[in-house]
Amino acid sequence: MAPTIDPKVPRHDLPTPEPESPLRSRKPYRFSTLCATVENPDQKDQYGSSSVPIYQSATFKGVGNVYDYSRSGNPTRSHLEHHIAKISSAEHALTVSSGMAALDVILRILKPGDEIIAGDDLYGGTNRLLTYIRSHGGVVVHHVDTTNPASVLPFIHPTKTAMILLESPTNPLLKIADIAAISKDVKERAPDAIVVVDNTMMSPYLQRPLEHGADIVYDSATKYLSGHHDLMAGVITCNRDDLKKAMAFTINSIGNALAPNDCFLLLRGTKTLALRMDRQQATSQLVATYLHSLGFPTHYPGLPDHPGREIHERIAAGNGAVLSFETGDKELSERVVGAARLWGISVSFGCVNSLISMPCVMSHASIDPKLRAARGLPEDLIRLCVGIEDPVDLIDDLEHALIDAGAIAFDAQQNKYIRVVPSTNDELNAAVQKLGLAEADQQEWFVSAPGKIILFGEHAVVHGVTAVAASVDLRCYGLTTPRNDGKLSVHFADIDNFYHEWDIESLPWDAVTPLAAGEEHSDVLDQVLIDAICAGPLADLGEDAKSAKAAALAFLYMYLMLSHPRRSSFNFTARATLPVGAGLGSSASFSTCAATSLLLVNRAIMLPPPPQPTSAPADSSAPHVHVSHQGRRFIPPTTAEQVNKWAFVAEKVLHGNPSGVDNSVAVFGGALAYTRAGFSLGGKGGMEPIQGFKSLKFLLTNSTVPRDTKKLVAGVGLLKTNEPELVDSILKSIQSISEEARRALADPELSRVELLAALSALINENHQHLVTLGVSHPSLETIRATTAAAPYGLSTKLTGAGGGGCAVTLVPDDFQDSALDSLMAALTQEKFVPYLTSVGGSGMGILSPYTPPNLGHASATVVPPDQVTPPQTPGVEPADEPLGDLRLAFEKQGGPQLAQWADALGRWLYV
Ligand SMILES: Nc1ncnc2c1ncn2[C@@H]1O[C@H](COP(=O)(O)OP(=O)(O)OP(=O)(O)O)[C@@H](O)[C@H]1O
Ligand SMILES: C[C@@](O)(CCO)CC(=O)[O-]
Repeated sequence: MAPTIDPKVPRHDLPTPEPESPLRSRKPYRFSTLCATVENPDQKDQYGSSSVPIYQSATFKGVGNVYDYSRSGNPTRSHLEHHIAKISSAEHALTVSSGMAALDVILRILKPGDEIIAGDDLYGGTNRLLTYIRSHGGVVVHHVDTTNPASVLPFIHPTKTAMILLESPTNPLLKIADIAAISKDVKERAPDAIVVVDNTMMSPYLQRPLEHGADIVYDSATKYLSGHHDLMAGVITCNRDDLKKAMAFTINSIGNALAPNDCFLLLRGTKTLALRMDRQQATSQLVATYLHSLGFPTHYPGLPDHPGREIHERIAAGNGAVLSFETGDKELSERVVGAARLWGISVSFGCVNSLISMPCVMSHASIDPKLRAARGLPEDLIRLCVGIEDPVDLIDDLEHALIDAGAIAFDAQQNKYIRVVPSTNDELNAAVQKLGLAEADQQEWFVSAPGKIILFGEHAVVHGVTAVAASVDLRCYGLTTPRNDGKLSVHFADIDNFYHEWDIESLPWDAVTPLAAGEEHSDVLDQVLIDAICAGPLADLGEDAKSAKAAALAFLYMYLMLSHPRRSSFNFTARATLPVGAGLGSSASFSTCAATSLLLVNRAIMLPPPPQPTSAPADSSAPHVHVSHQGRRFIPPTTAEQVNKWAFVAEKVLHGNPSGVDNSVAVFGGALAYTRAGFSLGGKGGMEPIQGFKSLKFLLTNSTVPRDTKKLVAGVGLLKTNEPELVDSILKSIQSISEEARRALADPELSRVELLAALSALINENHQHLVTLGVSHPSLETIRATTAAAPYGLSTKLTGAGGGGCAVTLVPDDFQDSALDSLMAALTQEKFVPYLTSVGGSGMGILSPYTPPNLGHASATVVPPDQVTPPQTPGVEPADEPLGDLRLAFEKQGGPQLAQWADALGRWLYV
């Protein structure tokens, strides 16, 4: 049964430009040479043009009567069709407007009552068209497992079977059909039946089914033949004149032939087919081997255990550049797809750029889910379509996506990344699944984020100036507790103990434009959604609840965007040790807590699993992740970035026009120089950590004068519009101040005394600029005067948005404790609230759902999933109320003890 044909050598007997030699006969050109040499000896160009001209003409004046109307024939298309026939070893080629148009033309050969036997793992579009002709054309369609030729036999009827439709390898499971064996079986049992092969996955370079008994072959030329995703086209090849005539008649009748411009582009694309394919499939082999070695079920004919590999090797000359793999969990796969950067999320394949997709959600979504399940198409399947990028970059990007999604994790013992299997009973993985995947909305998540001081650059940072900022030791905390009553509630303990709940179904879901997998929130807020929230769930909140309403709007906005379509039912409680609305970034720390909680509940982020403990606690050579698990920096930067993006979205809802500095500090912690992207003054946008800031001592004084950042920022914006020269010169000066401060902080030559003196001078200077911008307040000037007066002589500036709120005073190292006490007393006397703070601490934190590792006892690393939140709440009586223990205890906490209480709950994992 095995054909004697060598798949690597195309057979063709069409005229080709093979040079004649009187001295010795030449071998036929090989494939890539055929691709590159577009020449039809029967259709020589009158000027000898190197590239086939585009005959952009609908009509022809009948010269030679070859062409009259481009629907029926066009010289550019003739060149293309000759070329396609040549590289496909075919007598005839026809080109139409898409791959589906090609199938449509082929299916029109059928008559009502005819029967088709088709594969059961077909492209969704093929399936859709077959369903259509079944219901509208009276054609009977049998879907069978074509990977087993024997399963085709019972369906072959000597007269009724009119067509067999095969794909090999199939898309997306890469199943192999023995085209040669099935063609032979069909010809023996139903001689009139036509064997049709969709060859798109292979292209004529790797597989030429006409050589194996097929009657008609079609390709979506949108894929490999053109190679650049810049056109749609379909090609049909065959050897039989009668079939060609019938299909040419259809094309002429319905008018779906390929347009001249697209013919030109396709012709150009085919020249590099072999070159592209060689690179793409070499990289595919590397990617498939990488995934396979991690333990993911991977589908690629180049893998040693791929079913049907020998058949494929016999029929085809390569394995192509599409592969797929399973993670074991649909949401996990969605996160992998969403986390990829270089791999573009897109349907289709065959392009020079690499693509990633989930067939069940994208290309095969048109197949009924039950049918998908019946046909064994895993919902978690990820398809990779490999392009020509550098394989190292592609694998690196994929690895990052797998790590970010939690599909692989570093194993300290093996010193390598290993797959996290969501569905095994392994104790560790079961806990991870419970926490991060399966029931994330059924557990409590406790999170926190710090406030900040801006030492230099507030307001100016909105307009592109670099700000110097650091986290403070005051934080906002957020707790989600599951509800099972279809309701969503928020409790803002710091804002008049505000509590509100909504029926989830009553929320304005219709106004939500869901983000596609991996799509990021746009730079601008969705005003339709904001209006719908204000007119719906928040309509009954008046001006007196302005602050809570703003926070609820930010929360609901993210909930609706992130919970579509999960619609989890839970309560979110927020409370802070930070003064709300005092310029210390309370809104950003609230936004960060809300964003983190919502991402966790919606499984859009998950914690990496805890690594296996190494043998000794003092193992200084333990890798980073292991050390992280000992307490602190455990949350990967990519997860932090994701949180930061959503915290910025919430800040936009609360603020109008935030620069992003506050949420960046709330998420990343430490001290940093932050420049807003897309604005010019601070050079290119981004953030850089600043060393040396942490050692500084600051006094924060809350004027207790309420103010609204949104209004203050808008006020500066207005001033900039009205007095651009004044504001621009202030912005330039503040930029120099920030730069000077960074230089001073990084200068090893500068003595401590000199550094503090330099910073003090810059503080005064920056404050004066803020006065000119109109954002100071008499209370702030009083605080400045009090701290500057003898005997203190300290430098103070407003921090944050100003207009009241807080002032920050730099306290030199040698400043006497007694002087500090008396200064604080003096400020308190004036009804201000002074507070000594340390800066540069941790950013966003999540209370670890893992038990502290009992090193040396691997089995003790994971708590039973039902104990992931602390079993005992220090200092709080066990609750009788229906609220969870933790929520009750949290809501009872007040003021300064909150931080201590939260710390004592367990291990916090930080960015
Ligand atoms: N703990 C909290 N609970 C609920 N909402 C909060 C909380 N903290 C802040 N917010 C929201 O943020 C708003 C305060 O934001 P605003 O930007 O005016 O102050 P800030 O962030 O402290 O100041 P700055 O932006 O100058 O640092 C509040 O009105 C409320 O809507
Ligand atoms: C006033 C401002 O510069 C800081 C608020 O803390 C606003 C911002 O940067 O978003």
